[in-house]
Amino acid sequence: AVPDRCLETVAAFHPCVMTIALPDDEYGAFAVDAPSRLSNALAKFDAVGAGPGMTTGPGSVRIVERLLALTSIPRVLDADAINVMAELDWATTHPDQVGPLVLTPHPGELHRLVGVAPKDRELQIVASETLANRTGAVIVVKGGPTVVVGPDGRYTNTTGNPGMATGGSGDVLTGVIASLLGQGLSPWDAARLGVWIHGRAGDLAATQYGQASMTALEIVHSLHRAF
Ligand SMILES: NC(=O)C1=CN([C@@H]2O[C@H](COP(=O)(O)OP(=O)(O)OC[C@H]3O[C@@H](n4cnc5c(N)ncnc54)[C@H](OP(=O)(O)O)[C@@H]3O)[C@@H](O)[C@H]2O)[C@@H](O)CC1
Ligand SMILES: Nc1ncnc2c1ncn2[C@@H]1O[C@H](COP(=O)(O)OP(=O)(O)O)[C@@H](O)[C@H]1O
Ligand SMILES: [Mg+2]
Repeated sequence: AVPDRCLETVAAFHPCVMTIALPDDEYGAFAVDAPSRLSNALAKFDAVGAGPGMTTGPGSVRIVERLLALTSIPRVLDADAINVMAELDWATTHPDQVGPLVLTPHPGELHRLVGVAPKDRELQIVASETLANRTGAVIVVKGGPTVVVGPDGRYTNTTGNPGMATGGSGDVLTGVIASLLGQGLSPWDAARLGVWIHGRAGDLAATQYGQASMTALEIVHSLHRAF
């Protein structure tokens, strides 16, 4: 589901991608009436992933509010969806029941969400654990290594490499976790398996292309071997 004027670009990316055009604003971002058009479609999905590249404009704020209220559907929220949550002060204003929810912040986004700077990684992880315990959400604390925290504990991932520090690598993870949620895995299982598979695909891409030369697309193209 993309702003109308992005539709042809996204649809042309791969012939198997199915698209939904939502109203856009004068900047080409989601318009404020975008979520009302999304509502009918949302009811039939098994899982939702959102955030990368969506901007934090007024239409995105409305969409994120809608997705946060959609507590019956498993969701993975990343990038600008997390930036919007930070603007909404979600970490202190969240409702009692947030439903099945995975958050995948990088250290900068986590800073905005919980107010702890990236220079103290352990403090960022502890703040994420506190938020996870309070809300029931699973939080993927990205890095080398990535740590997944949730009400069921803390998991430290064993795959991945610095060649993955390139634009779009995290977006790939959002897609992998969304797919696993859609296949019926719990947020805790989808997040842990997702970061492992994603890192393994990154390691396979590095073997083939080298850490300096690999891009996020090579991670995508290595996923089948990782699975
Ligand atoms: N293909 C596309 O179109 C893509 C589009 N995307 C979209 O691009 C937009 C910008 O997103 P972004 O992540 O580039 O910038 P942003 O959120 O301002 O973060 C920078 C801040 O975070 C920090 N920081 C980050 N990593 C860190 C680390 N490991 N360790 C420590 N600090 C770290 C960093 O700190 P600094 O390095 O400056 O010290 C800085 O403060 C956004 O709209 C997104 O949706 C993306 O999803 C990518 C693919
Ligand atoms: N040194 C590293 N070791 C392991 N994984 C890394 C390393 N650097 C980056 N990554 C992984 O790459 C991904 C980067 O995600 P993110 O910062 O959201 O990128 P983007 O928003 O550009 O897609 C994360 O999954 C992170 O764990
Ligand atoms: Mg990201």
